[in-house]
Amino acid sequence: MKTTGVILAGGVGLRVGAGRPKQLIEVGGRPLLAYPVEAFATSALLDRVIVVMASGHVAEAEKIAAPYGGRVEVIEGGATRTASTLRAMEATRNEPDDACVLFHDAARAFVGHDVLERCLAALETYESVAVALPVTDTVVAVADGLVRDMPPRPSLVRFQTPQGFRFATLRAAYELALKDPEFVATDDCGVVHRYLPDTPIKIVAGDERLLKVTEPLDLVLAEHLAATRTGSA
Ligand SMILES: Nc1ccn([C@@H]2O[C@H](COP(=O)(O)OP(=O)(O)OP(=O)(O)O)[C@@H](O)[C@H]2O)c(=O)n1
Ligand SMILES: C[C@](O)(CO)[C@H](O)COP(=O)(O)O
Repeated sequence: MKTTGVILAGGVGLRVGAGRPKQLIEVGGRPLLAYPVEAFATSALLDRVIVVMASGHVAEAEKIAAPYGGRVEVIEGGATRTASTLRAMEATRNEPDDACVLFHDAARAFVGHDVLERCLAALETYESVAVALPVTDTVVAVADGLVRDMPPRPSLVRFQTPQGFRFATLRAAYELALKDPEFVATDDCGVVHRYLPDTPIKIVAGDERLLKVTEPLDLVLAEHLAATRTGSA
């Protein structure tokens, strides 16, 4: 099963507010981006690795990828996460429909080989896979400052990444999405779920270490995760 791993690093990190993309902030003595690049580049399960880097910072990503001797391709990202996904899909347009792709947020820097294995095992059977953890808060839908819906907590999970797909499914979902003038998405499984609702999306176990560095406080946790990590495996 040929597999491409895509690290989405096209964001600018407005909420962290470091004045440069958060994936370039030094954590544990290395740029945050170096951690997922190492994990993907050293995974025997991935045939191809692509980093989709924030515009204006491709050279910095290439420097981070350099130790892996051409195994990691760096391309420029788009204005939104979805636009960056589409850039990766364009770069992989010649990959066969039955090949697989894993999309991973660079902001979830401490990705291990174990979660890549779980995703790819699920893709042996399913067309789409999401990594998720249970919610611990009570989550409600609100509108106009009022509670509108309270889904039972045991029915809820929170998505992390990677999210994985057979290319055929991802391409079919995006083809429909791009014809929809109201199309917006915060992740790629959401695109499959919305436009190919009959496609099962398999859930596999996430990991608290897959924290998405989003707010300044997350950098404190990221330092701890960098100091206590046991490698990519
Ligand atoms: N145009 C974009 C925006 C986001 N991402 C990536 O998608 C992941 C999730 O995005 P997020 O954590 O929201 O990052 P930012 O968009 O950088 O954050 P902010 O909204 O605070 O600016 C990140 O790894 C980010 O680099 C991307 O590839 N291209
Ligand atoms: C893909 C994702 O990480 C799943 O939780 C999330 O949707 C990314 O959202 P963001 O707004 O780009 O941070």
